Amino acid sequence: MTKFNDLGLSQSVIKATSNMGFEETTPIQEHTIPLVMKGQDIIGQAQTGTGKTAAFGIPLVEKITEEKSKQTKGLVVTPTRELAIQVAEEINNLGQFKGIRSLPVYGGQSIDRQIKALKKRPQIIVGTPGRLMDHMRRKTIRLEELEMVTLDEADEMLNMGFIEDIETILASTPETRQTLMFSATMPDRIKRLAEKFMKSPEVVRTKTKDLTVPSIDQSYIEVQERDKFNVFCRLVDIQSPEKSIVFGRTKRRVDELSKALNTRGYSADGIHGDMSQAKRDSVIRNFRKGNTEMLVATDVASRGLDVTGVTHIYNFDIPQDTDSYVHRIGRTGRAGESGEAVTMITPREQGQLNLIERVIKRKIPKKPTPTMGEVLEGKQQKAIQKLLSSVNHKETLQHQKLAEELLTENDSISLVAGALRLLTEEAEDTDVKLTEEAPVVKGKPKRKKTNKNNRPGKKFSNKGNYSKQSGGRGKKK
Ligand SMILES: Nc1ncnc2c1ncn2[C@@H]1O[C@H](COP(=O)(O)OP(=O)(O)OP(=O)(O)O)[C@@H](O)[C@H]1O
Ligand SMILES: [Mg+2]
Repeated sequence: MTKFNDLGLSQSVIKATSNMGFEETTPIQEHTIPLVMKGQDIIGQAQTGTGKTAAFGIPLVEKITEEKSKQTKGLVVTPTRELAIQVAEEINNLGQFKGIRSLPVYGGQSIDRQIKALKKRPQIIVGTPGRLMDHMRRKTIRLEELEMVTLDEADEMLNMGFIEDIETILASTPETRQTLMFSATMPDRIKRLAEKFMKSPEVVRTKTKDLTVPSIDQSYIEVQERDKFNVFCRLVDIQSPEKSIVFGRTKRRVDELSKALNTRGYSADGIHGDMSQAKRDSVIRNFRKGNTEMLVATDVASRGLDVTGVTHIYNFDIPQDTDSYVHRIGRTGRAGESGEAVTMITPREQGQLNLIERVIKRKIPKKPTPTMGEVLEGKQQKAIQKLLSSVNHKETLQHQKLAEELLTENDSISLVAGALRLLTEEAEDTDVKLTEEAPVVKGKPKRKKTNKNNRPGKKFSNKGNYSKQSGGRGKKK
């Protein structure tokens, strides 16, 4: 068990970590922080929700000293806007007792506002590639004095076709800079980028064969495309998740699905890249606060997003990209918590499921299609909870006299059964229509769209064994 105290960090950073509720380091933090402090370039791979942000955030804020802090010293690049906001916030928390400020810059937000904020010279900038490029062209971001660059979700930025932007950004920073890359998935393709831009990077990754977090209970349901929505509603009625994320394949799917869920009385909000940033921000805010129970999302929400208390992940549509499965389900089971992930597949998508199983080296068990009988049971359990919590309510005393009178004329079983019936919500059957999505058939090459403008908070039980290995050929460009 390693404490932050054992890593030779300053008191202000240690105070920040304890303020954030961190008691001990996670494995990726324990292994990478000392290396980064020494100046080593790192490719860090660790499961979702295991604290990779602080693994690069802590040494980043630690290395910025007061006299150096007049210029931008640290840059973090993220694939999505929501992630830029979240990472900037975590870095601000980590740097709170050192007076370190990090600024998120991302598309969809007023550039003038960002320019103003940039004039105040934040020591750390967290941005999405497109907007960073924009500021570089306007010379509103200067990277000459940069000391550390981190590519969070590095592989996703390659998937999204941001490679040229990333290369341009890295090429405009001093060669003396330290370069870090982090993700839960590191395909071999990342090596080319590493060879070009990193100095003998050390690869730090979990030895455990699990790509996915063991505390996430995974399963799948086979269903015909036209029955998906009704089967999904039954599943939700049975599981009654507190906070869940429902992933859909396309923006249209997300729009139709969130509308359909609201029609059936669920509290759902959609997020995808064609929505205004103001709307995206408010949807995420409401979901974080718990005002909305379900976030219906495209893969724009699959990477890095850390929302406390997400109990269930539903893949309404199976992901096209196998790594996307790892990241999507990783939105639950974070920081040592448990979670559940259910994927719906149509019969023709069995091959894609098998492919995912091969990638994650784990069998995903099949769940029987939920029945109406189970739905009733689920709703009854909810009704019983409601009734029992009401029994202990002080205002219930006011009703006791009436209850005694009722019991002289009726038998207690009939009365309680009647109360339960009233509390058991009826299954809604309002007809809804969803446009069918084509199945994901294994072997069909799929490319993600590269429309850059579209894309955009304990204790750990999750101890993996870590291995280090030297990688890259140390070529500089
Ligand atoms: N040492 C720690 N102790 C307890 N909680 C921690 C610790 N480090 C990080 N956390 C918390 O764990 C959660 C997950 O961390 P983080 O978002 O950095 O995970 P990640 O590894 O980047 O996951 P992903 O692959 O999904 O991006 C966050 O809420 C973070 O504040
Ligand atoms: Mg992360």
